[in-house]
Amino acid sequence: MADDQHDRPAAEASPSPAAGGLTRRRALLGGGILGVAAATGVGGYAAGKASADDHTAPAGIVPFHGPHQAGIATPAQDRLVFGAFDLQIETAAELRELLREWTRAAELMTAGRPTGTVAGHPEVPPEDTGEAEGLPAAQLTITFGFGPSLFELDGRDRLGLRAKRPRALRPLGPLPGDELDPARSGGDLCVQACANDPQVAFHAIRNLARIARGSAVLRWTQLGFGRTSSTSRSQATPRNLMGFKDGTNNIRAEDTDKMRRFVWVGREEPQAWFRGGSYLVARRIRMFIESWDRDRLSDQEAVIGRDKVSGAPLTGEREFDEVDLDIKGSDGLTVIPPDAHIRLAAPKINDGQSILRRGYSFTDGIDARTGQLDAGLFFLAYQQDPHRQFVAIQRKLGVGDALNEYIKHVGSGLFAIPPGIRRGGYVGQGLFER
Ligand SMILES: C=CC1=C(C)c2cc3[nH]c(cc4nc(cc5[nH]c(cc1n2)c(C)c5CCC(=O)O)C(CCC(=O)O)=C4C)c(C)c3C=C
Ligand SMILES: [Fe+2]
Repeated sequence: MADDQHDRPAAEASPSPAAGGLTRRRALLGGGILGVAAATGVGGYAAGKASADDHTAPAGIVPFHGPHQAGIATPAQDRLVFGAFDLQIETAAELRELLREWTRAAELMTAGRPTGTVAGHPEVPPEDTGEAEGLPAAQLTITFGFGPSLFELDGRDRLGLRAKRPRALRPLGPLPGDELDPARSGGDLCVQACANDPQVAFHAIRNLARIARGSAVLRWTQLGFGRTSSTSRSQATPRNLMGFKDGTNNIRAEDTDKMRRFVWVGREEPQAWFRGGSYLVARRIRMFIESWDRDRLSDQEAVIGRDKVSGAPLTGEREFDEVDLDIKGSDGLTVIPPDAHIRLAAPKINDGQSILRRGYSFTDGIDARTGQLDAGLFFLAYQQDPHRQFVAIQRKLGVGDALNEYIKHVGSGLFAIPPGIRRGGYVGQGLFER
């Protein structure tokens, strides 16, 4: 599977039309989605070149088609709207119809276009809800996923698709420290909409939910602001709500060897239709910000294992200095404490395993019980096998991480992210082919 198509440094955040994005109206004038694609070279990999390196792509548009879905290796945008859906249908044919409709709508929206007429017939509701009219594509990516319950629900082969279930799409199971709210967990389908304009990301989920009416209903949603990871070398490391640089030691899309070993599903997957896909683990992690803010600086740094301002490991001077887990101080103890977050999450003590982190900060008002901020990290991680990777790391963190005093995992989802979509095809198409 070629890795080059979506490993692409789309220009970093250009959130406003003034910054050079193509507006929906201008895209429309440009002759529609096919016209835009033909004129610019944006389009499916089957049709030719469309990649990060394709500088003919209009500013603000991330190509939708490719060997992998966009929104994984794409440089992380600044805003997220995530939706998990429950199905209301009973046959695979109905699911296929929904996925076809969603794909068509996603092709349009990621090209900066509405899903249909905004001002159509006065006697019927508009086809597109309209709030993204005049806004640029804003690097919108729409990434679709399938939950374990799509393939099997309460032991039932609900849609006749059980035999097509990806190998590692088994529930994560209880993990140490979990306090999961079922209302913020699970889902038969998921859609991750990322963009550099929150209204564009919201418009995407809203219109997909509208299109799904009668077939699927939103189970839970999550808004995210301020990416908490870099996924490309073109990006500076952002800070999370604890004030620490987050994403320093993340996998970068440009590291195609690590993407192949840790992110993309390959030949180890018996379900040929799923090769080129990935697995997404989503966790809503509440931060007890008020307690954190009362902790002294040296303790905060010991909890993470890094310097708060520079992001350097406690064993180094600069952000990207190597983390040395063995160096001891004059007291004979390791400089990076035994319970520091970066020690317990390090590949070195996790069988060499890595994950691609792509999370966002969130804040959802006040916790009515305590009067404290309901804020934290909406952790998103892509990987080749969630049990070998996320679960193994989280087992260590859940038991021993010093950070546990300040966080709580309150929501969880696991989704198989199908491979990319060909022009003229639809997401998950291989699921329905023999
Ligand atoms: C199971 C995986 C992980 C969870 C859950 C997780 C939660 C979490 N992390 C931070 C803040 C930081 N994490 C950092 C590094 C880091 N975290 C994980 C995994 C999980 N984090 C990994 C694999 C790594 C990299 C370890 C390494 O190889 O060095 C850092 C340091 C900067 C960086 O490298 O990104 C910070 C800061 C929070 C606040 C949090 C839950 C709320
Ligand atoms: Fe972390």
